[in-house]
Amino acid sequence: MSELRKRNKEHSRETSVVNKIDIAHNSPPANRNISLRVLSRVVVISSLLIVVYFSSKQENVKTFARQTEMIVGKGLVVECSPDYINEIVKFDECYPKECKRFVTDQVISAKEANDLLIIAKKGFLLGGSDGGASILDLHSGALSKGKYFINIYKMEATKDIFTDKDFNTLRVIKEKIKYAVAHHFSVNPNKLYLTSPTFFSEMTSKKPVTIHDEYWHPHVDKETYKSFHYTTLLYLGDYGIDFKGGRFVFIDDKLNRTVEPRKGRVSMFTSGKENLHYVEKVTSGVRYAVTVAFTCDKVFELK
Ligand SMILES: O=C(O)CCC(=O)C(=O)O
Ligand SMILES: [Fe+2]
Repeated sequence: MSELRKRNKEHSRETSVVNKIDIAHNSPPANRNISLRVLSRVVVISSLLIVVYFSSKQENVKTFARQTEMIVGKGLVVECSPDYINEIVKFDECYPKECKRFVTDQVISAKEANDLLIIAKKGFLLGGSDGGASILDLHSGALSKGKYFINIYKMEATKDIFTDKDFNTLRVIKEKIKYAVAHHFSVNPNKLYLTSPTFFSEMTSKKPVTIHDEYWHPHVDKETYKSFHYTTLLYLGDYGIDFKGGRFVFIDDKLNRTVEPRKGRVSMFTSGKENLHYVEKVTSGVRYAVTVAFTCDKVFELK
């Protein structure tokens, strides 16, 4: 009897397991349809969110000057920041008609850019930062080397490395850029003075070692370099060909605008808060450029 009860009990345990399995397999089709519908909705909504996220990110960046385009002249007027206006108002005939950015591929020829590139490379061979950004200032002689700066004019071996022709090339190019700034901002070229620092830059994807290597931080030139009123950049290489990454980015309220470096391209802009910017990290190759700055204050003129 007890044997029979035990067998019955076992049988009932087995049956209950089988029943559970049956329930799972035979759940009503309506229930299964609901869970499938919920799952498919989750998949659709998440994909939509991903698409919206990425497209909104892309929409926030607009190419202002493409490397593949030959730009005769392209400008964008921006509202001058009060700081900038309050300062520049003291300087008669150097006050910009409008604050803006302007890009042109017609001021400096490819030959001139190549001549400058040879000068830059010759200079950087004497030094170079341990990190990803080096500068060479041929006015002061400052050159990045390791974690520091050296003065190339104080080194016996390197004193004569640059020829009169090199300095002449540099002078002609700076004059051309100065006249272009005067023309596009409607100011008197005789009231516009080259200022310091005016320098070659070399940027790579190397890991930064000192703060000077971190070229990708957003900044306002007027705050970084007090004497600047007009910043110009002359690019000596091509984005996407000589290097990847390294686009110049203007940060605006709703939209960032990029300038893709192109050999011989000159980008000029008023140096106040209206032109907050940064350079994207270079991801491969080497990016060469020249920063040529102008001031309205004769005290800061670079002779
Ligand atoms: O090289 C560039 O494109 C920009 C460099 C820069 O922002 C600067 O020199 O202040
Ligand atoms: Fe800058």
